[in-house]
Amino acid sequence: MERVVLITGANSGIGLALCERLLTEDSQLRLCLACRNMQRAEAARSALLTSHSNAHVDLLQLDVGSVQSVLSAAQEVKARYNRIDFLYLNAGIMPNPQLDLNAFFKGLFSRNVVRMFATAEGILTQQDRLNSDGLQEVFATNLFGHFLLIRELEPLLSRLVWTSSSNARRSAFSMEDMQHREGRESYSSSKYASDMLSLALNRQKNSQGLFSSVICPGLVMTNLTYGILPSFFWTLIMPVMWLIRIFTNTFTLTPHNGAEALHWLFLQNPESLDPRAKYHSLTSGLGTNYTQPRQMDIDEGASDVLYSKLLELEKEVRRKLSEENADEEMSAVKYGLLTLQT
Ligand SMILES: NC(=O)C1=CN([C@@H]2O[C@H](COP(=O)(O)OP(=O)(O)OC[C@H]3O[C@@H](n4cnc5c(N)ncnc54)[C@H](OP(=O)(O)O)[C@@H]3O)[C@@H](O)[C@H]2O)C=CC1
Ligand SMILES: CC(C)=CCC[C@@H](C)[C@H]1CC[C@H]2C3=C(CC[C@]12C)[C@@]1(C)CCC(=O)[C@@H](C)[C@@H]1CC3
Repeated sequence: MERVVLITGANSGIGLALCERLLTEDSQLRLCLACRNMQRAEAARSALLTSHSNAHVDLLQLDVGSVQSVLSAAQEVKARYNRIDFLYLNAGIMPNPQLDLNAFFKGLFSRNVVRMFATAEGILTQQDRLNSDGLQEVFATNLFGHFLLIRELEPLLSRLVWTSSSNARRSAFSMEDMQHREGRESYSSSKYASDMLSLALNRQKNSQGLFSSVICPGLVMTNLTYGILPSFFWTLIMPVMWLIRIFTNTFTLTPHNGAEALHWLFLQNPESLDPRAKYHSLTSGLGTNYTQPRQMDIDEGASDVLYSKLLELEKEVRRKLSEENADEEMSAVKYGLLTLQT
């Protein structure tokens, strides 16, 4: 039977590389590229069809950062497919990243230098903002939109794979401020939250046949990293990065390498996976790719609390949306009556 794989943020970087790799693995797959920008989605589809001319590649308009868009896209998915074999929750943003050069140079000469290059701990901050749903943009995009999508599609789903990050850090996340309104590490917080949510989903849903995993692609040259430093600078320091790769295998560097763990998980039996592990894409100094599980720093109790808080927020968001829709209908009726009278 034809398998259906839906990938969010599939038009560039790691998501697009994953599409290439999956089509090479199984040319009979039906891929659904869920993207916010249909022009970019079309371009990605054309690129995939150039290398895999008989591939089945569908497009779906989805802005994971918008509640309305997620709900409409979910309706469309339910109308199109009976089931989704794999849902890759890959779309992600890191807006206005700022590199603390002082901390970076200090880190270079500290015992933590390898850790700094692998996780960017202590050297990277972001500036977040509210979106039109009144949610913090990074939380809404990297976590909540995906949560809502899962909730909508649950009966169709069996495997979930989150593109998380080794930048996810417990100390960046606060249960009292899960959207990270206060701090300047919204990316780290949202990725830690996705690790927790994955564990919670496994705890709640494994018995119903739904399995969730998280991966870290390593440091990869994509639009996301070009937002931190310009692409010409990365190209300039590429030899240094190959050198660093000898000491930290987390410098996977290309989207193809970064997609290693995403591809590897596609080939695994879900029962054999560890729900507390993050699966890392790694590349050795000689350029060999492999996947390695590493234990996550997560409490089961806390992950359940996050799950309940997300359910509460979902209720609130849905209520707000239906009130807005009712208001709009009411003004449409009033406007209709007025135009009838005049
Ligand atoms: N690059 C790296 O070093 C690392 C990346 N990651 C994670 O990998 C994932 C993929 O990022 P990467 O490939 O690097 O970067 P890219 O910027 O190339 O890819 C991100 C993708 O997400 C899409 N996207 C962003 N916001 C939305 C939205 N609101 N709705 C729908 N799609 C959206 C982008 O679409 P558009 O083109 O329209 O912007 C794009 O297709 C992210 O989750 C990122 O956090 C994790 C660790 C390291
Ligand atoms: C390589 C040299 C000489 C300089 C680059 C310094 C930093 C820009 C770089 C070091 C560690 C990197 C890193 C990320 C971004 C760029 C760095 C801070 C990430 C935060 C990118 C997104 C992720 O999700 C993480 C896994 C990356 C961790 C390492």
